[in-house]
Amino acid sequence: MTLTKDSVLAALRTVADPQSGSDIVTAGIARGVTVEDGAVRFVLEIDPAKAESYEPVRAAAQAAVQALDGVRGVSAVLTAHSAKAPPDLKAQRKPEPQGPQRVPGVNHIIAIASGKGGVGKSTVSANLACALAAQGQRVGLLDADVYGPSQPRMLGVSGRPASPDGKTILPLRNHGVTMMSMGLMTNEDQAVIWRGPMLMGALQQMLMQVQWGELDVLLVDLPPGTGDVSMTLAQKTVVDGAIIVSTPQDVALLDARKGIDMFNQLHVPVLGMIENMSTHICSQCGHEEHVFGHGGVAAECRKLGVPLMGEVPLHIDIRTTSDNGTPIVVANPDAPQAQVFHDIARALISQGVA
Ligand SMILES: Nc1ncnc2c1ncn2[C@@H]1O[C@H](COP(=O)(O)OP(=O)(O)OP(=O)(O)O)[C@@H](O)[C@H]1O
Repeated sequence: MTLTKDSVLAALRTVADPQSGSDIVTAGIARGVTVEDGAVRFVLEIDPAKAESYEPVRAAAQAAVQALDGVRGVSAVLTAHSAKAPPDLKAQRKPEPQGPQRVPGVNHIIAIASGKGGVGKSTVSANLACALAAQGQRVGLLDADVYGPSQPRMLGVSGRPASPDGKTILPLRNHGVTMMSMGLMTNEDQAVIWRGPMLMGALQQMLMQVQWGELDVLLVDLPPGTGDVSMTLAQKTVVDGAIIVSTPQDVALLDARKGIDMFNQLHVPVLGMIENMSTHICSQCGHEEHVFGHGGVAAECRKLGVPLMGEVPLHIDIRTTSDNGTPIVVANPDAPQAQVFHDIARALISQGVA
């Protein structure tokens, strides 16, 4: 039979451990067996106080191995076992940060959400960002809507963000607002199918790797609904408050309610709701009309116990200015349609959340 570690272990199993009554391999005393060109080495790990009584065991173990075919020499040594557990030599993973983290340099994060698409969440975000900047705040705007990124167009910025060091991303800037859009990381007109984990990774990258600089507030324009992006934002990042944008129709309000529920569950304070497309003001005669109804959001706010932050009229100037890359708050700051955004910005600053 050729000499192997197994044949040595088999020989060692014929030697009894006087302490436990089992053999010295099973008792965990015989350790560190090596076999090299007929030279066998092993140790018997024992309590140093019992060294004397184990000497015959060591001699028996040595003889048992010596008797094997092919053995040229045996080194059997008694060593003191350690009371401490052996060190864990497995590479230690850095502990994952627990709970939501703050974005370095960013004092506040406000999520802007809507239950339903197309209610004007991006228009509200862009105007609010510009209004906060006009009132002296250092403002960032993260467009987290990968499927329909609209902030580059609304803030009139184009081009792809640069990454001079290959690690961090330089954001774009216009109207006093530092802006980054997840949509800018994909090719324009390219259909994107993002899986949940990709979205979460991209959002974290946008928050942590974009050089936002020192900001008083970062607004996050979320995709509509209560999907992965909203959940990830609230779970991974400290969000100081959420604003829900809704039109006054029942169907939009139904979805807005789901958004509020989600933020409540995620322990993000709901700062309030904004009614968009509240009243239509005719640009010709100034006549007011309630195209989508009026007061639905105010009633909902009362029901849910959240503040109504403002009612933004449906006005063609709000659309054309955003489409042209200069939101109404910048294009015509004194227009009545711009006032509501200034009022909301002022309220956010005085509440200490922006
Ligand atoms: N108060 C308003 N008055 C006039 N037009 C508006 C108003 N609010 C939004 N719009 C227009 O409605 C359209 C949809 O608005 P916006 O893109 O802001 O919605 P959204 O909720 O962000 O949509 P999405 O779900 O696609 O992200 C845009 O063309 C915008 O200019």
